[in-house]
Amino acid sequence: MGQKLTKQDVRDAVQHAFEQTKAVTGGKNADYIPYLANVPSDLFGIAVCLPDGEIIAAGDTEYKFGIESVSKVPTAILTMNQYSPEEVLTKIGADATGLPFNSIMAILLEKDHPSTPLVNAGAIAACSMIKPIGKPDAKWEAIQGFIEGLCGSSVEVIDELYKSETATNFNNKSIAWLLKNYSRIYDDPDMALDLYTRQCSIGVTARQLAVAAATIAFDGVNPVTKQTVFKPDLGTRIASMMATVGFYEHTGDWLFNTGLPAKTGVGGGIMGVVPGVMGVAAFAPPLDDAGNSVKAQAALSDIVGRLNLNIFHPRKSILAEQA
Ligand SMILES: NC(=O)CC[C@H](N)C(=O)O
Repeated sequence: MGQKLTKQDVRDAVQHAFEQTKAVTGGKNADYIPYLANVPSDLFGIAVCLPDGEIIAAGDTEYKFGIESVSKVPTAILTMNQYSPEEVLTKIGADATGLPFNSIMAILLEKDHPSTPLVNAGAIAACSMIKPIGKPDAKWEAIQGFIEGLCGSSVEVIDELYKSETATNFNNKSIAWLLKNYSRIYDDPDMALDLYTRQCSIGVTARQLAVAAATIAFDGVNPVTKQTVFKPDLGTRIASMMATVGFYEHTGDWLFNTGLPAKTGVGGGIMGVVPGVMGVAAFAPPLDDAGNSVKAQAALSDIVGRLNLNIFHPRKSILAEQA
């Protein structure tokens, strides 16, 4: 058994990561979505959610930023919850693409399935699967409500971001219709794309992402609201998907260095799951060339290293309260 962490250990690690990495430079805001180019680049926050629902935070953890591709995680869980992991595996898949998140080449190479719900193609396919089929308003309610269940608080679309993204999502339009060509869209393609664009435009805080991550870490039981939001064992399925493709073409490097299943978004957020122990999140807008926040990666990597939370470690830490 590993080290037993106290809450003070976690507080110290969060503070240390904040101080160590706040001066990290490098990367730049996403600018292919005009709204994101204008978000202040120096925003930076870290949040951790513990099993009793306590949130330990440093920096800008109340700022609402675009959830972007981190939203692929809730929708993937929701599809598995509405159908089954096996059906999602058959209809979408769970493989890494090794290619950028918006790759059309990945679809052409693997036309038998869109690879994984955690890249654009699979996420648009997942939005098409959400029930009730053919009913966009009810599908949206299901998606938004599920994200709120994971976060334990309400979320809303950032209207300006949604408009900005809708006006520029030509590549994603091609993806939706290419999937239709391969019979891998399970509802109207334009509707599925609009739901996907809307979910990416939801505003979240680092605190909310930490709670969502913790809800996954505790296999569907939200540590803040104590509510069960998804069926047992889906936590293991989604954590393995996050580990496989969470940083797109940099996923192997990330997992090799940290051993933390996590998912990034071009809004600058990252949410990471330490199964059975805690949820972690960080936010800072400047991104590397694969669309992953540079500073948020540095911060989470520092915390995981300092607290010994690599999931592959035979003596991974646990919390003292859990012992
Ligand atoms: N990696 C991301 O966060 C990409 C999300 C963005 N909405 C897109 O489709 O391009």
